[in-house]
Amino acid sequence: MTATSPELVRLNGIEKHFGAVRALGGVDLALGRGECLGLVGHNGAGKSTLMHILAGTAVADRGHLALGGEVPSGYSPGLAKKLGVRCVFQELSLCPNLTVAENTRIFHPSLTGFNWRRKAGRLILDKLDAIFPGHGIGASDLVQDLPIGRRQMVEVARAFTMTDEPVRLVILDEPTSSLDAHTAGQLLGFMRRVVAEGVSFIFISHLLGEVLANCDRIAVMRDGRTVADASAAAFDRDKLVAAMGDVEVHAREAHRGEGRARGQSPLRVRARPKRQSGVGDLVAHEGEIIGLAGLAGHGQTELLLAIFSAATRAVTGVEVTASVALVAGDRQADGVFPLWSIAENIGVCSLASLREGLLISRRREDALAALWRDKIRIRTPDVHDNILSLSGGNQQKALFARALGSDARIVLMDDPMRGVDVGTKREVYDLIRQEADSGRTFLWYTTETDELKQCDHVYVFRNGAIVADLTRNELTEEKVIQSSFAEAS
Ligand SMILES: Nc1ncnc2c1ncn2[C@@H]1O[C@H](COP(=O)(O)OP(=O)(O)OP(=O)(O)O)[C@@H](O)[C@H]1O
Repeated sequence: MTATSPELVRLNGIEKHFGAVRALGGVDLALGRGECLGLVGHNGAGKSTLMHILAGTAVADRGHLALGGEVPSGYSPGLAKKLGVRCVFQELSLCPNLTVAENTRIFHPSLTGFNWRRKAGRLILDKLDAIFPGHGIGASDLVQDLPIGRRQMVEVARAFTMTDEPVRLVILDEPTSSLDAHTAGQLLGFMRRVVAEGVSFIFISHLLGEVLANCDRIAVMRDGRTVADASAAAFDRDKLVAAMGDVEVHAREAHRGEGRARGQSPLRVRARPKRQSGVGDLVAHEGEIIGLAGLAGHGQTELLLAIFSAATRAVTGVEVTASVALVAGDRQADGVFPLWSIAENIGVCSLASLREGLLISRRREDALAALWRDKIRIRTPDVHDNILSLSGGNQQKALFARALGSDARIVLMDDPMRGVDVGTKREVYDLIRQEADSGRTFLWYTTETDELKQCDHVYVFRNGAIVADLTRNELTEEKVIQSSFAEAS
C-alpha cells in the first residue's frame, strides 16, 4: 500500500482448502484507496480463490477480511456489492440466452418501470463507449451470439455500471486474456483514469508487461501464499518470474526453417475466408506453424472452425489433407466437458488408441493423462478429479493435452494460451516447435503479438478477410498493427 492512501481492504491469514487441496495457506494482503494492485502467480497459485473470498462468492476456512476498516458480518456477494466491490472473473458470468441489456438489468435490480430495458441498455452502452470506443456491441445483442472477446468487454463494462450502489474496488481476473492488443490498451487506459478518481483495483494477469506498466504495487502468490509484495517499481519481468518460482525456459530463438522456401513439404490446409475477395488463401504445409493475427473477431475463429468442419465433410473453399484436432478458445462454452474428470477430458480425442477390445481402457486413459500432467505440469492431486476442480489456466492446459495427445496431424489453436502462466507458455512453445519438427502442422490464432514470433508464417485478418501475408522474416509488431487497421483490398 502506498504511504498516502488510507486502507480499503485488509485480508489477514486467509486459509482455504478444497478437500485435500490447500488452495490458500494463510494469505495476508492489504490495498489502499485509489491504488492498483497487480496480483501474479503460477497457475493454481490461489489468486482466483483469494478473489472469490474478497467478492463473497467463497468463504475462507480461517482468517479475517476487513473493508474500510470494518469487519463485515454475514459477508456475501450481495453485501460485497453493496459495499462497492465489483468483480470480473475468468469464467464469465453473463447469461448466454439473454441480451446485453437484460444481463445489465440482472445486475441492477433497482432498474424497474416499463422502460427498464431502455434504461439498462443506455447504462451499459454508455460504459462500453467510455471504455471501448468503437466496440460495435448493441444493447439488444444476444450474449450467446457475441464472440468471446466481446462478451468479455460486456462483462468488464457491466462491472463499472452504477445505479444505487457505489464502485470502490474492482477485481479484474485476467480481463485482457481474450482481448486483442488494441482493445486491451483501451481497458488499461480506462483503468488508470478510474484509479486517478480514487477507485481501487486488483488486477490479475499472466501478461507481466501489462502488470508492470499499469499497477502501483505488485503482490506475487506461490502455492497458496504471498511471497513478495512491493511497489511495482521494485520489480522487473525477471524478478517477477523468479518470485513466482517458475523456471524461465527461454524459447529457442533459432527456428528450424528460417528463410526456407515454402511449399517443400506436402500441403495440409488450403482455406479461403468466406469474405475474401481477390487472391488470398491461407496455406499450411506439413511441419509448419502458421499464425492467424489481427484484431479479435475479424474472422480468424470462423476460418479455424471451417477448417475443423472440412476434416469430416465438404466445405466450400477449404481443403484439408489430414486429421484435425482443435484447441477451443472459449473453454467454458466449447472446451471442457464439465461433468467429466480431467483424464476423460484429456482422452476424449484419443479414443481409438485408448480402446482395448470394445471398451475404453481406463488404464490407458490414466496413463495418457498422467503423461500430460507431468509434461505440462497440470496441477492436480488426482487426474480422476472433476475438470472444474482445476484452476482456469490448468483447465486450459488440459485442453492442450487433449489436442497434442491425439494423433491428429493438424492442430488448430484458437487463442489457446488464455490464462496459462509464463513458465508453462515457454514450455508449450518449445513443445509445439518439437511437434512441428516431427511433421505436425499448427494453425495458431493468437491475441498476443509476442506469440506470432513462434510462427513460420503469419496471415493478418481484417473484416473477415486476409489482408496481409507475412513471412517470419518480415514480421514486426508495427506491420501486424498497420495491417489490422488497413482496409481489405
Ligand atoms: N472448486 C474447486 N474444487 C477443488 N479444487 C479447487 C477448486 N477451485 C480451486 N481449486 C484448487 O485451488 C488451487 C488454487 O486455484 P486458483 O483457481 O485459485 O488458482 P489461480 O492462481 O487463480 O490459477 P490460474 O492462474 O490458473 O487462474 C488449485 O490447486 C485448484 O485446483
